[in-house]
Amino acid sequence: MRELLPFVRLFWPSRLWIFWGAFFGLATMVASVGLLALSGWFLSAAAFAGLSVISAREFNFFTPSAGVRGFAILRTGGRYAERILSHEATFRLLASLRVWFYQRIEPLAPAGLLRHRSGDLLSRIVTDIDTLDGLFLRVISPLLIALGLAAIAGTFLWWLSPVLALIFWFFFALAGLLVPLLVRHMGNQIGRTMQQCGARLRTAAVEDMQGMADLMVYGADTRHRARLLEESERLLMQQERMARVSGLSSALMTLLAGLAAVSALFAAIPLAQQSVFDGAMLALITFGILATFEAVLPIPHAFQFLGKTREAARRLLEVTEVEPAVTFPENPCREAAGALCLKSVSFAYAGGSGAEALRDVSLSVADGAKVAIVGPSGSGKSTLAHLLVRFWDPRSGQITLGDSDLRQLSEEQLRNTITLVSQKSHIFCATMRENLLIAAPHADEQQLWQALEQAQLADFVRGLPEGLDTWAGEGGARLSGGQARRLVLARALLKNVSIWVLDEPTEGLDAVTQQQFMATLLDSLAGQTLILITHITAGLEAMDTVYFMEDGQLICSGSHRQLLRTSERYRVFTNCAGD
Ligand SMILES: Nc1ncnc2c1ncn2[C@@H]1O[C@H](COP(=O)(O)OP(=O)(O)OP(=O)(O)O)[C@@H](O)[C@H]1O
Repeated sequence: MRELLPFVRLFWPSRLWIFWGAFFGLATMVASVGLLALSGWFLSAAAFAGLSVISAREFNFFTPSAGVRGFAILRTGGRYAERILSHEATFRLLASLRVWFYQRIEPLAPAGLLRHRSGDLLSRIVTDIDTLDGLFLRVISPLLIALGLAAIAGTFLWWLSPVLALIFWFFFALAGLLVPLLVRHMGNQIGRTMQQCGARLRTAAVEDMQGMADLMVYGADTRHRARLLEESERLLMQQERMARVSGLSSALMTLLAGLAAVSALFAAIPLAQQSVFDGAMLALITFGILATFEAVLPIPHAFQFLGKTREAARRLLEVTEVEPAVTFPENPCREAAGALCLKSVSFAYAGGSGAEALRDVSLSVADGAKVAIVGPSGSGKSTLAHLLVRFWDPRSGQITLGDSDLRQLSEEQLRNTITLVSQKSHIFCATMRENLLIAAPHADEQQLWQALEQAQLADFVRGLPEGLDTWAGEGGARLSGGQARRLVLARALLKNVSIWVLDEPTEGLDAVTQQQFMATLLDSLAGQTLILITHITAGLEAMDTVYFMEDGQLICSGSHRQLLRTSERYRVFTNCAGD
């Protein structure tokens, strides 16, 4: 149960809603029991009174019938209030759970989330949280209501006769504790497996939907459909097993309610015969006890699914308890300007092959300089870019900005100083305008168009039927690779930073557009620092320094012309790259 503790703490801010929800739930149950018990008593007492003409005349029909109506009204009103309050509590919990989860996973991105598939994360944030929010509605609230009712009904029966109260408590405890523990034992593993099967099914379904086009091209869609069906059948099998446990639990609850009523009746008959109370009270006791069992009915169901709830909690904690790959200082340094330097930086990805993606890399980029980092695929260029924006921190060595270690900057300082347009920058399923406004929510029309001009995308957007309000599609599906790249660049250009790290910005552009693009880019970023990561040689002449990397190491540096003269490896590389 330890896995549920962190979530119980989240319930605290909604405690009043929970309390009042449970209070009205209890009031509804008391009214329900009162209604049935009083009706039973009323019918029996009226029947007894009808046997004698004198008693029939004296019998007070009005007070009990008013009581029956009163209980009926109280039950309806109580149920309404209970539903409103408990649903409000549940929705508040749901919202706080989602916000809590999101706040925990945000600092993990991107490093800490790489090992999770997107469908799996989606499943955790939606289904696991939904499962957990039932903890209050299905477990805590019914337990509180059942305890309250056991105290109220038991005290009333004790007043009639202690033996009746003891019988009631005995069967009520069996139904409220023993059956839940039994079905919890039976349903624990099934619930866990159900949650895992459901998560696997959702993850596979999301992945197959995302890769549907490729699956069809390679004729793998039938195989994948069969895999989905298999997962679905596994889930159905668990659901069927759980349904059997539910059936058993319902049967046991009905049996215990019946046994409680019959036992209490047998104990009450001699008391009625001894005139401890009148005969009509037999109906009140029997119907009343039967009605109280309505309060314990949801408990076995909740305990049966406790395994599922615990598995949901475990799956959420599995993500949130991961330490972020980077943390930001509480007392950041004030200065965030100057030259950007890498001093003997080495780095290896956790969970990767173990080989270092960067080995002992040292370089310096002066304030306002334009440098290029060039090298073959897999040489570590993007890794270097990721370290500059602190997606990861170096394993050894140091990165400094002016006199400060990058690790001394607050997240806000860092994001307002250095920006990265990576190869994997995301285009949101929204309009062009909304995609641009992500970087600068208050940018006006003119600024948006200026950024598009700089990214060489303005003509294209102007030609679209809805201009800036054209839908970009899922992941930019309505754009070509080059257009998508320029859109993310235009977005970055809206952010007023001093250091730009652009990872392959000209990828996907034709040679002429590449040249134009580089010219406009250098123009737009005049006076700002640019670190251009590329394996395309267009525009390298305009760079102050070119760093050439291979296999995670810095091989040589200098101007493009110098390197062409002095480095055979650089020459071979640029020739192969199309120079
Ligand atoms: N998240 C990761 N986990 C493990 N290894 C990784 C990860 N990202 C990159 N690598 C590895 O690190 C090495 C350097 O990759 P990197 O992406 O930095 O190369 P690159 O020079 O940018 O290549 P490209 O030009 O193809 O983008 C590669 O061997 C790659 O397999």
